[in-house]
Amino acid sequence: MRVLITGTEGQVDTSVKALGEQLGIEVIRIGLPDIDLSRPDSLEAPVRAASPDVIISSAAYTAVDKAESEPDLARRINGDAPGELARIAASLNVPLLHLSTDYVFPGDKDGVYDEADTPEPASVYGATKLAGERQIAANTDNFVILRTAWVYSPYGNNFVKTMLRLGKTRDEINVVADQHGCPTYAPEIARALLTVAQKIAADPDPKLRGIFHLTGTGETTWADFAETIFLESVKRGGKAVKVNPIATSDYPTPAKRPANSRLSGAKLHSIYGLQLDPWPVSLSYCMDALAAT
Ligand SMILES: NC(=O)C1=CN([C@@H]2O[C@H](COP(=O)(O)OP(=O)(O)OC[C@H]3O[C@@H](n4cnc5c(N)ncnc54)[C@H](OP(=O)(O)O)[C@@H]3O)[C@@H](O)[C@H]2O)C=CC1
Ligand SMILES: Cc1cn([C@H]2C[C@H](O)[C@@H](COP(=O)(O)OP(=O)(O)O[C@H]3O[C@@H](C)C(=O)[C@@H](O)[C@H]3O)O2)c(=O)[nH]c1=O
Ligand SMILES: [Mg+2]
Repeated sequence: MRVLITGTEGQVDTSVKALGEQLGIEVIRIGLPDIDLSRPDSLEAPVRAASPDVIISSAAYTAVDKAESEPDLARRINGDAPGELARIAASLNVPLLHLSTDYVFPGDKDGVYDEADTPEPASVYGATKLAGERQIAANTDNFVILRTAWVYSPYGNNFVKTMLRLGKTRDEINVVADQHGCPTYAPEIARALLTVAQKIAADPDPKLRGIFHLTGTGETTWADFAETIFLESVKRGGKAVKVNPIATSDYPTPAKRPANSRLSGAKLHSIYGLQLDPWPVSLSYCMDALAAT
């Protein structure tokens, strides 16, 4: 199986490439300058040239706050480009796997969000990612959208690396304690993506297609996540840093984040038998990998 994935230095594309090497699956990454998602017409020729069996749409405009002041650019990258990839996938008769986000939800639900809940994004980033989901569904039936959340890894930029970087120069960090969600380890997303890719490349069953939620197991808050990061860091010889829990209102940002973005993984578990590790277990793997670098 030959897998084409968009993005070359991002968290998920790097993880998929690494896992493909372990499993003997050919993974081709394409990104800037060969393709530019802000110019969706740049996609068709390189994608066709790669002749993939499956296309994974991972690259995105992920700067949540900056998106508030660049809505048109974010919409081209997160909305139009996935739609164009879906059109190309349909014309090649191959499945499209795409990553979306917990930020499509408003965050005011009491319980965990499942796939039947109505998205209503509170941010430009969330709205443009929802536009991507809709453009995909309009252009092909042969798709799987995995909505994930709070992605971290040894690669790229993420909350774990930000905390460890800030901790080098500070003894205390204020972190919001009233946003609830679940961290997801990019190498585990890669495993889920390649499992799903192998199944849908071989099986036309419509039940395998559509939208699924995929996050680490369990739930936490950003403050509790940060505290656990520093506890794990201390175990590996890192510096102790105190995390002060604060309210979102005391940490103003351009983009509004959901107070509750917990996603239920029950559908993916029942249809694909996939379930990710409890988030503290995955975090310890990431901390091991970071300590080894
Ligand atoms: N990070 C998170 O917490 C979450 C992410 N997701 C979704 O998961 C997917 C993967 O996320 P993640 O791996 O963290 O993303 P990253 O931000 O780590 O990587 C994004 C990738 O997209 C590329 N990219 C950005 N703009 C363009 C462009 N105009 N043309 C071509 N490539 C471009 C970047 O390239 P370059 O570095 O050169 O700019 C980078 O390789 C995304 O679709 C995201 O929306 C969902 C939930 C949570
Ligand atoms: C750096 C920092 C952040 N925070 C808060 C801000 C925010 O509410 C929360 C997390 O910060 P981040 O900047 O990592 O959050 P953010 O970039 O919004 O993370 C999101 O990225 C996109 C791509 C997604 O799809 C989401 O699932 C989610 O992972 O922590 C603090 O309270 N203190 C701090 O020192
Ligand atoms: Mg961010």
